Amino acid sequence: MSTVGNSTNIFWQECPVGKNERQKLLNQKGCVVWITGLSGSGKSTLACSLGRELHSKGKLSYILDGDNLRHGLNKDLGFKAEDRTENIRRVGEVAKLFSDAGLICIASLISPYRKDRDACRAMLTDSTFIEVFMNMPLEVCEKRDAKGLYKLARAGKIKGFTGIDDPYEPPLHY
Ligand SMILES: Nc1ncnc2c1ncn2[C@@H]1O[C@H](COP(=O)(O)OS(=O)(=O)O)[C@@H](OP(=O)(O)O)[C@H]1O
Ligand SMILES: Nc1ncnc2c1ncn2[C@@H]1O[C@H](COP(=O)(O)OP(=O)(O)O)[C@@H](O)[C@H]1O
Repeated sequence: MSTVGNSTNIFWQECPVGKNERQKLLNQKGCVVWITGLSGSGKSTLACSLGRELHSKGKLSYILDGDNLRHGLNKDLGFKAEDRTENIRRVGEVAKLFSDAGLICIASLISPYRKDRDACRAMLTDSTFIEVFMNMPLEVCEKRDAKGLYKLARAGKIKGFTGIDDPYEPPLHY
């Protein structure tokens, strides 16, 4: 019996079919590919290409895209630091479940804080966590401005936009 967060008197339920059996069934290893970078750096484009490539090779993958998840699971969250941290924590937990299911989980989120990405890596002890940094200069992302958000941020119409008036912490080693 244990206490986890606000959950008291809880038990871990073991299930008869485990990760190894699922991986054998799928003939692949579950893992998480975590793509981080500024808005417009190409995260979604890379996630989609990778997903398509894996699919064509008969590998089951699933994309967790920040923008998309904010339409459902994370629609209660905004962009202040605590909300971004909670966003990344939740997606890390979902990615962990997908990885445990045997899937190649591709997460593409700005995930601007190093400590939040590190917390996800630490969460995924028994699976592979591959961090991919889209090392694209702000000027390039801003020039692309596919969604027109940089223009709005520069005009002060969006506050706390990553790279403009909100931080992005690149990985320390890349
Ligand atoms: N203030 C602010 N800062 C950054 N991005 C913003 C903001 N407001 C809205 N958007 C849009 O939200 C998308 C990023 O969502 P994420 O969940 O990936 O962000 S985070 O990881 O919690 O920082 C991001 O999508 P991408 O352009 O695909 O990165 C934007 O479309
Ligand atoms: N390697 C690339 N070279 C040139 N343009 C790219 C590249 N990757 C993505 N783009 C373009 O940049 C814009 C932003 O890409 P996107 O994948 O939506 O970024 P993000 O998900 O990081 O916001 C899109 O218009 C996309 O077509």
